[in-house]
Amino acid sequence: MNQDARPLIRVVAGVVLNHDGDYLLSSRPEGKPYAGYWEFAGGKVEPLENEMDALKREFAEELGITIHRAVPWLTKIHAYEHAHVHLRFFRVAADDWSGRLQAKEGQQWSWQRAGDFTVSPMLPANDALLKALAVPTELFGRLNTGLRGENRMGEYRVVPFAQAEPHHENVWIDENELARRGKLPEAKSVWAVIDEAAQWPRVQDADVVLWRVADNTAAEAVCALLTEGVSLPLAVYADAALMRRFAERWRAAGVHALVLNDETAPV
Ligand SMILES: Nc1nc2c([nH]c(=O)n2[C@H]2C[C@H](O)[C@@H](COP(=O)(O)OP(=O)(O)OP(=O)(O)O)O2)c(=O)[nH]1
Repeated sequence: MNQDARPLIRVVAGVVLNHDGDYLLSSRPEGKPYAGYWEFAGGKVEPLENEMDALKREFAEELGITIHRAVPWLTKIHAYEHAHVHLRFFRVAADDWSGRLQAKEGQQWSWQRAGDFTVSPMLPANDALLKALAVPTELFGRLNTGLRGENRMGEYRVVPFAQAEPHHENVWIDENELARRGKLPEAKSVWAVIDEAAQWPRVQDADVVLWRVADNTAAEAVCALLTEGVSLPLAVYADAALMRRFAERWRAAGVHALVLNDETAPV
């Protein structure tokens, strides 16, 4: 439970990609708390300002670039010594910004590869986010034999925990099984699999949550949860028909990854 009684300060930050699939990080300028720490560019939302306008303003002020479109991603609450912040991160695709990067506040900036960040120190609230960025945004396969995708480091596989061998880095486990075990399996990243919103609060220490969506009702429930804001990456596992119907809405609402269940695809 969050015990911090200080008012929450609304902050927006942009996770901007380039055409090589790298992420833009910048250092905090002198004079601010945590000066020299690395972060995603952004800042406080002003009174009466909406989040998108705040994001556009901050990027223009700090880096001289124009954000045309951004989709919501993760939301975090973090208690710093200097402030209690409500952070909302947006993802900005390579085609959705323009301009020439300039360090307008004397800060540094750097394009970084997810899974292999070389700048430090990072703002403490961002650790889990950086890990989440190494999770591909598109995967496919079958849960019982494993899922496949790709990130900037190469192939990314998720295998059932029950069949995992020591070299498997990413495993998935059903939420019911997780509850029976009482603790997360040892792995570089653990995907907890759920079927309904009621399970969401029970998987908050997983690295990724994979929602197995079987019908329109569950698909709508995913949209509703995303609209509330999620603090860890949510992936959706669905067949081609559901993907066709809902992929755009899930993306616009802030889904991290779409996982195509290709079980019914012709072999
Ligand atoms: N911009 C940004 N802020 C972050 C990130 N992660 C994180 O914990 N924060 C925190 C640090 C700060 O407490 C707060 C952002 O406030 P800020 O001081 O940078 O905001 P600002 O640019 O509007 O500053 P100012 O005009 O008030 O000086 O959010 C991140 O990735 N990006």
